[in-house]
Amino acid sequence: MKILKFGGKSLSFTGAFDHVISIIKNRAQKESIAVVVSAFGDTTDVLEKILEQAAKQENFTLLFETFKKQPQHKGIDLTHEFDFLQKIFEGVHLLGDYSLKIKDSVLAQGELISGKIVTKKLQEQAINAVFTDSRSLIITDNTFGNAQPIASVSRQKTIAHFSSLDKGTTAVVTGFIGATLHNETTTLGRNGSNYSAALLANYLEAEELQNYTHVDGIFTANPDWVSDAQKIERLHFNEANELANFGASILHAKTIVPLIEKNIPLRILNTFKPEENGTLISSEPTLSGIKSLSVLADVALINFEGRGLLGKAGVDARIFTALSEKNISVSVISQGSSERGLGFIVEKGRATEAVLALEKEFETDFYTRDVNHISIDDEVAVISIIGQDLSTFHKPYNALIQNKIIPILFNNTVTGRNVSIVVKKEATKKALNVIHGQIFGVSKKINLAIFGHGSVGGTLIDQILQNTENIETKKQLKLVVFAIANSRNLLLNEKGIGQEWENELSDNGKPYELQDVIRFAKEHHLENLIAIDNTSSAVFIHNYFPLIENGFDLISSNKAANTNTFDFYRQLRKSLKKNQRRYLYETTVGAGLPLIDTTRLLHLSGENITRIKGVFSGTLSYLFNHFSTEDKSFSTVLKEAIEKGFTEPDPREDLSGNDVGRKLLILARELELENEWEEVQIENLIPQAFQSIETSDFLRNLDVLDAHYAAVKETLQPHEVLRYIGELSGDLQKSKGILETKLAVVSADSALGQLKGSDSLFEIYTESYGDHPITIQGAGAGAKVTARGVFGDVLRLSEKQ
Ligand SMILES: NC(=O)C1=CN([C@@H]2O[C@H](COP(=O)(O)OP(=O)(O)OC[C@H]3O[C@@H](n4cnc5c(N)ncnc54)[C@H](OP(=O)(O)O)[C@@H]3O)[C@@H](O)[C@H]2O)C=CC1
Ligand SMILES: N[C@@H](CC=O)C(=O)O
Repeated sequence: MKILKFGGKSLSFTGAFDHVISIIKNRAQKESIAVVVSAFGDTTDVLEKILEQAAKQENFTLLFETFKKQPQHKGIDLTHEFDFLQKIFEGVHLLGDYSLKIKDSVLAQGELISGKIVTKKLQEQAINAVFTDSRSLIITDNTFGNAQPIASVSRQKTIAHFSSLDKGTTAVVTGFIGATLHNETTTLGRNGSNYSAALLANYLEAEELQNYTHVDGIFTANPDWVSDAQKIERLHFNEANELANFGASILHAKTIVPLIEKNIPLRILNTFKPEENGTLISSEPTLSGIKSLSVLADVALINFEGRGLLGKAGVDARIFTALSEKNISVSVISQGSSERGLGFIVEKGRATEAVLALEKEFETDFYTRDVNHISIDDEVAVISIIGQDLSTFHKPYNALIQNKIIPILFNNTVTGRNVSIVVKKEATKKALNVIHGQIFGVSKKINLAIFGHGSVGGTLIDQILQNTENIETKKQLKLVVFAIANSRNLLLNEKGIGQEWENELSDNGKPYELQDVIRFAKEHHLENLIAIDNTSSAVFIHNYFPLIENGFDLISSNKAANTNTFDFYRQLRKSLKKNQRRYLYETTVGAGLPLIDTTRLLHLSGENITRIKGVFSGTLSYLFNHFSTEDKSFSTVLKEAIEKGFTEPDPREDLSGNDVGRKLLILARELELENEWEEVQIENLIPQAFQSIETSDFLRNLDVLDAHYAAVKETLQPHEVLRYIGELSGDLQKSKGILETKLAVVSADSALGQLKGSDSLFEIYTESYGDHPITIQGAGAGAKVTARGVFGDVLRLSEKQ
């Protein structure tokens, strides 16, 4: 025989009832089954509410009449139940009070009504169904509200009842309720219907207990909180037990015990997808490893501090005795070796009672100041990682720290496999997603906020969106662009902004402040945050600090942060270190070329870099490569460079030499030199008269540069070309180097003279490499290569997140 149990949610509306009937009918025609039913929908709550109203001597009639007229009740003779309830409510109204015994009698009507309806509907379908009031089967003690079954009597009565049924009869048994030896109605407490079903399975030695619920089975985490959660096919009883103890609402420890005792598998099924296999819980061994994450949300952390208790014996015993006298159960405990403090988790609703009990127990210790503090923090939740042992716990733990979620305490089971972490309630969803992503190897979500969507930023967004699937398949990284902003408007979407981002931003973008982005990330519990600065703004860089403080790693193509004052540079590093954030900016020197990484690694590995020299600017490379050898005016070539996207948003940054100066300063600071911007000696290529006019005027009148550069070109000898060069030299072991940019005449045969297109060329001279510098050469500017470089930084950070 199999026991089929249907929960209240499976019976919550008329259509659902019909669904349940069709499942039972189908099964009853094929095999021997018994059915256990809960009260449907919120019946139990409604009955309790009417009882409360009556006890407060308020008018309960309206609510009761509404209850009676529920559509499910139609066509069923419930006169007995309604009359009974009416009498009790009137009595309670008169007395203004009720006992637990009365409450049990009232609540029991929910299951009785449900059982009657299911039986009648089955009979209407020509199924030989008999209504079975479980008060005649499950005999309990008289702990009303949480009665304990008397196994020997209940087993004997249950077996006798089922033996008396004709073959082919389907018993529809009320869950949740029992009766004392004196025939008083009792209820079995939380999860009572599941318990009834498990008891029945045990007494009748059923083949399987099938629990029809409103979910597909047990998941690796609550799918409402973790969208990537996966259904678990099989669980061992022990794992299910841990899950039940730590918050899985469809399981309850006491319902598993009768099944373990008789080795009866439990299958969790979805009433609305009866063809699926659900989750099977049995004694069969399952693959080892982490199975699931569960959450206890309705809890409080009690913090007991007693400085004077150091080394005193029996303190823990006193704490737990005081709690057990109040029947308060403790789930997670953490104690320091000094015994000065003890933190533990209790049910939220019992926290105050727990503190009062402890204050009473330790009253004299308060006077002697041996105990100084007992406090409650009820803004916490417990996340349990079922199947986790300490050998790999560093992975989820590090992921939490990386996401600025600092566990308040954690503990593990010594023999079993379960680690529980107490976190701030507000961080629960984010913590669950972080741990889940880390443990279950499903794609790790990386949430990107992109500031600036011009040539580089816009190209980057397109590159990311075009490669999202590919990266997810190859790297198990799910890149989600949740924010795109320019200097005026912001577009947000926690699920990820798509290919239509430009239209969406112009249609739906809203004026914003940085805090809006930070708040949004918090409100949506977004993990693994990266902010990308693709602006050229010297103002935006001040946003780096709040971003860092709020858990964002940083990437920039913007050179402003690293070329601000050395004090700013140092403060930024300090903040990064303090908040354990990373900052990558590979494209700020040489666009997509690996300049920063190479220089940093050489320096870190102790290689003495003596000089860095080269053509640092893609724009100026293009300009002089073409101008030196082609019969074109300076302004014509300059316009080509602008059109090709090599120049800075303000091309005067290139022509002034500032852009090269910035790159030199960034590299110098990688070598731990403390130069300031003012110390960079820069040759400005813009004639004095045009240096301070409006950008637009300048761009309209580029040809004013032609005469000057034509004259410069005239002075060149055959085989000579112009190159704009940057050089970092001096004693680079000291705190400051010599940083210089200048327009130079070089031989067309030299390495610099042979440069083509917009190629940059960097020569890194070191002690070990002597006169043969490490040379890095390639496209030094352009939106595509730069965006690709920024993308590289995104992947570098994501893999380490
Ligand atoms: N082009 C290249 O080869 C390389 C460029 N870079 C760097 O890349 C960065 C971007 O260059 P590029 O794409 O050409 O520049 P663009 O001018 O094309 O785009 C800049 C973007 O930044 C936005 N922006 C400006 N100020 C702010 C602000 N305060 N807050 C938010 N957004 C802002 C602009 O928005 P709005 O329209 O509202 O002003 C615009 O979307 C620059 O720092 C540049 O130095 C680095 C290496 C190579
Ligand atoms: N304008 C810059 C772009 C890269 O930093 C250049 O031309 O090199």
